Amino acid sequence: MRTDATIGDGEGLIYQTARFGNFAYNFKNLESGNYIVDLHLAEIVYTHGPPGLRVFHVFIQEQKVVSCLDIYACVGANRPLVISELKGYVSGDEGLSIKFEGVTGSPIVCGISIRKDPSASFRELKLFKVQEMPETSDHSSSKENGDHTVVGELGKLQLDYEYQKKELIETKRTLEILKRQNEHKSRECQEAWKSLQELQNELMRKSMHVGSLAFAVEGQVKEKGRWFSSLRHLTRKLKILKLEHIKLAEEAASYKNCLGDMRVMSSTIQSKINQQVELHENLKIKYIKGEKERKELYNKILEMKGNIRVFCRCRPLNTEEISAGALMAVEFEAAKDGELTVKGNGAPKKTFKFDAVFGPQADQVDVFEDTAPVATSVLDGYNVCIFAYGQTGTGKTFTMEGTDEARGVNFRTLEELFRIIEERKQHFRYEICVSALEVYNEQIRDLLVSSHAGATAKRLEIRQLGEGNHHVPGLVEAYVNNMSEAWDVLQTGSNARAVGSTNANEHSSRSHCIHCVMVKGESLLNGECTRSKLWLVDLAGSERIAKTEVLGERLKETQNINRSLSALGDVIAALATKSPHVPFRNSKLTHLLQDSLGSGDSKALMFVQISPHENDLSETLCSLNFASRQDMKSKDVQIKRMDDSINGLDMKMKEKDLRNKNLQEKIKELESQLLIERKLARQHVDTKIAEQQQQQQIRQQQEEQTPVLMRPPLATRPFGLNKNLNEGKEQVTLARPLTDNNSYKLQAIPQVDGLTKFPPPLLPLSPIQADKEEDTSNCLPEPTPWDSPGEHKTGGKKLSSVLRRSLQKKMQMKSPMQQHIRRGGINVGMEKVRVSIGSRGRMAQRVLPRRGMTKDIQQKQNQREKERGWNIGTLGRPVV
Ligand SMILES: Nc1ncnc2c1ncn2[C@@H]1O[C@H](COP(=O)(O)OP(=O)(O)OP(=O)(O)O)[C@@H](O)[C@H]1O
Repeated sequence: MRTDATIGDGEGLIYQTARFGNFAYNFKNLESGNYIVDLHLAEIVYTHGPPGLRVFHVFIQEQKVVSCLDIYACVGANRPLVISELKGYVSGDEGLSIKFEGVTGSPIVCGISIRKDPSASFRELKLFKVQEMPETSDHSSSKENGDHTVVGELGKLQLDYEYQKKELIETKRTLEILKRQNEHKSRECQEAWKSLQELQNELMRKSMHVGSLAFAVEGQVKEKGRWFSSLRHLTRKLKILKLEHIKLAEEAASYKNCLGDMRVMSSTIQSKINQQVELHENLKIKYIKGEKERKELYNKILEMKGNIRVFCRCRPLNTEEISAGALMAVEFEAAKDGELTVKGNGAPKKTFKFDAVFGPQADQVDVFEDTAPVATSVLDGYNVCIFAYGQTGTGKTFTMEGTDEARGVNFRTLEELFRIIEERKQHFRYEICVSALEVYNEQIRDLLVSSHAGATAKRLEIRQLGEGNHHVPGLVEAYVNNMSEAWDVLQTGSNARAVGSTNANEHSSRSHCIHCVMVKGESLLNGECTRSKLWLVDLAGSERIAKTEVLGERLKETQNINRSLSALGDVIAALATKSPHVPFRNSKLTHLLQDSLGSGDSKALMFVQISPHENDLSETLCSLNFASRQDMKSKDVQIKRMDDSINGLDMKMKEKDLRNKNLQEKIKELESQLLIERKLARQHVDTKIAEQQQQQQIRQQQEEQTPVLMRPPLATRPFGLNKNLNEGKEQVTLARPLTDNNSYKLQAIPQVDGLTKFPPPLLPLSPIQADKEEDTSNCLPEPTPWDSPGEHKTGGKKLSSVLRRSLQKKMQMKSPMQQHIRRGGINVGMEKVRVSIGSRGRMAQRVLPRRGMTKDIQQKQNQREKERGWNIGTLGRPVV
C-alpha cells in the first residue's frame, strides 16, 4: 500500500506491507532510471526463534540482491532490520520488481522504500548493507557478532558472484551460439515448412482439379443419359406431331370449306351489328327525346302545382309554455286540405288556406315529402329557391337546417340531389359547388371567409352577368363531390352567421342566412349543358319592433330586416300577379334571389313558420296574412290562367262540334241526293233499255229487209254505257279496252239518230292516267246491245251497275262537297262519307291525284284526242 509519507525532498515513496510467504512486488509507473530501495524487516512471529529459523533471498529486477538472509541470525526477534541502499534500474515502462523467496520459512516484510537515485548513472547491483537501528546497550555484543558474520558472508558472496558472473558470461556466449544455431535451424525449418506448404497447396490443387474432372465426367455421363432420354421423348413427340399434322391438315381443309360460310356469317353479323348500332342510335335519340319530354312534363306538373308555393308550419308548444299553461291559438282540423284556423281574441275565427299545412305533429320527413320534387327540378336545370319566413323562435332554422337527430330541408334536399346524381350518373355528369352568405343590415357577407375578431368582413356586391343571371364577384364557391363535403361547407357557413340577442329570442338570428348550391350538368349522350341554382334561405325573424323593444343598433337591424322582408313580399306579389315591373332591386335579398324567385321557369317555395302560443297571436296573424297575400295572389293568377285555358278548350270543342254537325248535315244531304240520283238513273236505265229493245226490234225488222249493218271492229267496240246526268243531255259514256296494257277509259260518245258513233281506237294510257284505273276497271267488257238480242235482259243489269259506278265516280269527282273536303285535305271526313255510302267503301283506299295534276292529265288527254281527231261532244266519222 502506497503511503502519503515521503523520504527526503519528497522524492522517496514509502510503501507499507505485511506480506508473509513467497511473494513479489512490481512497482509500475516508474520513470526509467536508477532507484534506491530500502527494505524494512522485523521478526514478529517467533519471539525466541533460533538463527536459521527464517532465511530468505531478495531479488530486484530478477537479480538476487539479498541471498540467504537469516533474520534471527542478524537481529533476532522483535527487532527491526533495514536493508538499505539496494539499487535497481528501470527501463521503459517495465516497472520495478522486488521478489522475496524463502529458503527456510517465509520472509516477513514490513515496508519498502523506493527513491530515485539521480546521481547514479550506472547500472549496478549492490548487495545489501545491513543498517542497524540504534539499540539499547543490552544488545551491543550481539551487534558485533553480526557484523563479523556479514563481512564473512559478503566475501563469500563476492566470490560466488564473480564465479557466477563468469558462468553467466559463458552461458551467455553458449546462449548466443545456440541462438544463432537456433535461428539457422528455424530458418531451415521455415524454408522446409514453406516448401511443404507449397507442395501441400499443389497437391490440394491437383486433387481439386481431379475432383472437378471427375465431377465433369459424371455430369457428362448424366447429360448423355438425359440427351438419350430426351431424344427418345422427342422421337415419340415427333410421331405424335406427325399424326397431329395429318389431323390438322384435314381440319384445315374442312376449315377452308367453312371459311366461305364464315364470311357470310361475318357479313351477317356485321350487318346485325350495324342494325344494332342503328337501333342503339335510334334508342339514344328516343331516350334523349324522352328525357326532354320527361323534363318538360315534370316541369309542367310543378308549374301546375304553382311556380310559387306556400307551406305553413306551426311549431309545438315548448316545455316552458306547457308548464306555464299556455293555450293553443291555432287549430289544424283541416290541415290535410291545406287549411288552418286561428282563434281570435274575442274576434271571430279566421281561416287561412295554403298549398300545405304542417301542424305541430308533422315531422321533418312529412315536411320534406312536399319539398323533394324541386330537387329533380334543380338537376333538370331550373332555378329553385326555398325559404323560411316567420317570427323569431317559430322554427325557421329548425325547418331549414334541423338538428342532428331531425335533419331539415337543407340536408334532405342536398341528400336528394346527390341521390339523383348517383341515379343519373350513366347519362349525366354534374358539378356542384356551394357557397354560404348572409345579408345583414343590407350588406352581403361571405360566411365561408373567416373574419377573425376585429377584422372587418369584405363587403360583396351583386353584378348582373347577362339576361336574368346574377353573380356576386369574390364570393367563395366550394366545389364538393359528395353529400358530406357539401354539408360540411354549409355548416361552416351557418356557424359563422351573425347572431344577436333580443327580448323575444335569446339567440335570434338577425340576418338572412343564404346557402347557394350551384349545379352544372352535362348530358353524356348529346353534350347538352345546364346551369341552375338552389337557394336555401333562412330569413331573419319577422317580429315587429314594438314587441322586441329594441333600441340603437338592434333597432337599425330590425328596421333593415323588416324592410327587406316587405321587399320580398312585394316581389313575390308582383311575380304572382304577373306585374310588368317586379321591384327586385328594392333590397339586397330580392336582388340576390332575382333569377330564382319564381320568374320564368324558376320555382319558389316559402315556409311560413308560426307559433301556436296565444301570446304570439298577433305576430302569427301578421305572418299568415303576409303569406296568404302571396298565396292568394298566385292562386288567383293560376286560377285565371286555368280558366283561360279551359275557355280556350271550350271554344275549340264548340268549333269542332259545329264542324261535325255541318259535316253530318252535308253527308245526309249527299245521301238523299244520291238516293234521288239513283232513282233517276234507274228510271233512265229502264227507259233506255225499253228504247233499246225497241230499237233492237226495229233493227231486226230492218235486217230482215236490208241484208248488212257493219259491226265495229273489236278494238273499237264499246264496252260500257253511261249517261251524263250532270249536263242533263242524253249522252252515252263508253269504256274501251286498250290493246297493249288492258286499261280502260270512259269516253262520252254522242248519239245521232239513236245510233252511237264510235270513236277511233284509243292510245294506251300514260302512267299518270293510270291512276284512273279504278274508274275504268269497273267497266269490264260487257256485251253491247249489238251482241245479241237475247243478251239485252242480262246486259241491262250490268249496265245499271256500270251506271252506279259512274255515278259513284261522279260523286267522287264532281260533288262540290267532296271537292271542298279534298281541297281542305280533310280525308277523315271523306272516309266517313264513303263508309256511309256502303258498297263504295273501298274507294276510300284510293290515292287521288292532286288538283293541278288532274287538270294536267285532262289537258294532255284532250290534246291526244285532238291529235287523233276525236273531240268530245263533236260528231265522229259515220259508223258505216
Ligand atoms: N316543428 C318543431 N318541432 C320541434 N321543435 C321545434 C319545431 N320548430 C321549432 N322548434 C324548436 O323551437 C326552437 C326555436 O326554433 P328555431 O331556432 O328554429 O327558430 P327560428 O325561427 O329559426 O328563430 P330565429 O329567428 O331566432 O332564428 C328550437 O329549440 C327548435 O328546436
